[in-house]
Amino acid sequence: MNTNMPILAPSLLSANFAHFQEALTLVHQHQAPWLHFDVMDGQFVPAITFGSQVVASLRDKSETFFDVHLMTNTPERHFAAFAQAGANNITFHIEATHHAHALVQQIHTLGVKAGIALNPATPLSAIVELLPFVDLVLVMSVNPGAGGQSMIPSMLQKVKRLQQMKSHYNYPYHIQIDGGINESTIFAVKNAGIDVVVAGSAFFANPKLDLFLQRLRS
Ligand SMILES: O=C(CO)[C@H](O)[C@H](O)COP(=O)(O)O
Ligand SMILES: [Co+2]
Repeated sequence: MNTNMPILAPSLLSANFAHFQEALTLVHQHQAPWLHFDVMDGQFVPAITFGSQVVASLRDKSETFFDVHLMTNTPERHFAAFAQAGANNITFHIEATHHAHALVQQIHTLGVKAGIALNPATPLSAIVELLPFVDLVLVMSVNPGAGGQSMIPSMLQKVKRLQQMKSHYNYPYHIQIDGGINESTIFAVKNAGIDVVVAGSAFFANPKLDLFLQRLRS
């Protein structure tokens, strides 16, 4: 089990899109070390959110680690723009490419950390050969495309297996969970051995935010 306190990565997806700067202030106030950007292209998932300009606009206002989650087809088309905008990590989906190892190399060549994401229906075997090369594995605990959904509890088995492989082989990746993490689910998530917790609605639209943060950090 990972006994360290997980890194909190609030997702801008649940912030007020007319007031991103206020969202960033809240992230700083609550000392969240990462900010998660959900980029949707209207193809890989139905919704469209924002592009690299939003990352660039916030970059000079924050030293926070900027974590970009690309939910796009042909993710490699976007790497250079997000790297230039100041992303610290770029994660793409294994379901969006046949060339994941090459794409990880492309991201690293840009001087940015590289993550691989997998949808709930995608088995860990789809990424097992990539594990020595990535900086982050994003386990989707909801189907991608929207905030405010309920966590699929069986996804915690993937987290546990990733944690076992990480310990056994001494792999360097962070294990990140994304979707439906709140004050009710956080204990089970921590017990599974998580490194990074994405929280959208539980951070930006939650009357029990203090309880969530207390449980996350206890
Ligand atoms: O990638 C995502 C959706 O595709 C979001 O990061 C995620 O859903 C966060 O929202 P919430 O914490 O409200 O579930
Ligand atoms: Co996300």
